[in-house]
Amino acid sequence: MVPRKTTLLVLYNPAAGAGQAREFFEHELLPVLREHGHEPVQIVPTASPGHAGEVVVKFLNTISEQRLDIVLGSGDGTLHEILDAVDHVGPTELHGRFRELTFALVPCGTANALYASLFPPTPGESEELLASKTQSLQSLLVDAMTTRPLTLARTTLLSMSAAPQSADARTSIAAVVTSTALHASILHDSEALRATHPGVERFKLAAQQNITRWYRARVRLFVSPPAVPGATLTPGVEVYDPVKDQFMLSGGGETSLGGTIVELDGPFAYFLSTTNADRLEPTFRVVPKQSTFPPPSLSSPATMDVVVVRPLRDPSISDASEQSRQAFAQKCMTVMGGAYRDGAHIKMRYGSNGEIVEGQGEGPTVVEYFRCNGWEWIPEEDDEAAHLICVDGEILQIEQGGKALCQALQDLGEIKVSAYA
Ligand SMILES: Nc1ncnc2c1ncn2[C@@H]1O[C@H](COP(=O)(O)OP(=O)(O)OP(=O)(O)O)[C@@H](O)[C@H]1O
Repeated sequence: MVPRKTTLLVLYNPAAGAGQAREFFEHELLPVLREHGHEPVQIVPTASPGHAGEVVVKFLNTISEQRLDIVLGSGDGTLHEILDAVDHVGPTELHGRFRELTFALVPCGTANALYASLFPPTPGESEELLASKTQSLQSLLVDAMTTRPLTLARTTLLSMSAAPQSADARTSIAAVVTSTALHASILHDSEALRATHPGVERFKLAAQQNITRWYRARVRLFVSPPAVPGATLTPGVEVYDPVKDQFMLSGGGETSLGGTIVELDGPFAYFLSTTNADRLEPTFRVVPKQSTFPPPSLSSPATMDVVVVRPLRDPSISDASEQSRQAFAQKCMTVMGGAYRDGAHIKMRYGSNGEIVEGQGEGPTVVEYFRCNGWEWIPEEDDEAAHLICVDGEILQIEQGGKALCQALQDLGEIKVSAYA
């Protein structure tokens, strides 16, 4: 097959991960591109936070083509900055013609969750650095038809009175993960450890600092119309049943003209949603059904997978005392350990004394695993830590009395986003 040639922009973040992107691009990646006859119209090392988004928006304003390919050397955070910047400008201002943004991802960050999800590590895989980092790029170079549409998630921070559509509501776009609770606290605290711990171990250190914390909030999971004609209809809020090994319509859901809603009361230990990604690090497969039972590529409305841990489901926990939180921390560690064992946590249940059993028994599942179109997180006013939201590594703060709304989307306005896969 003849590779399609499109306008090509190369961007890399020299500060991502262990700071090796510049050397890798200059000495290894750019020569490969040129050998294949691709001459990028611009090669930009990012100079500061936010720069990647500015470069892309400025560039889109100068081209008349409908589509752009970006070779992106970074982690998930820089991809997020670009998508967020494009979303804030909107398709009309981008000539109104621009339609398609496709990324060849080169993993130069810390976690590289999206890359690791698209190209999961397999035992015995090539140890060769160039080969392991250029799988998405190879797809651009060799057979540019293999792209995967990316589902996005837009988070809107709402004040007590504001409507979601209000022009001044703060929004942020994720291609990978939107979270609250433990995961948001980890990302918040781990940034301070970046200089001393450039690898994923800083996430483990930050997890230890926060593992006993519970977060007081209410959640509404929802699926809302309208449906796109011809798409696979998303039936309602679904919950994963480990016995049947499939998603079932959630029994607790209310159906109304506005769609279905499932309400969850706190406290929460863990609350995280992903699109596109089944893992947050190469071996931390926390949302495994994103790959073993992926949503249809055109489902309407778009869906995200949501993983929740609520301590009061544990039959041995009846209050939020220090002792209960210490005891539950061990179980949280067991859940996280299950995610590192290829996603084993989604089959864990409580025995009658609160012990965690795997793949048997009839007790409540330790993890609640949902598939839905979006969620609202409404923190209790006096719980400061419950006001943090993580959007692909960016930390947002819900204002007092406010809430966060997160919804999965097929595109940004009319701009389709995809990755070479
Ligand atoms: N020249 C620069 N100097 C300092 N920071 C930069 C520069 N360019 C970009 N950044 C910032 O670097 C941050 C980290 O980038 P990125 O998320 O891509 O890598 P990472 O955090 O190491 O990986 P991951 O998100 O996969 O864990 C981004 O928030 C971005 O704003």
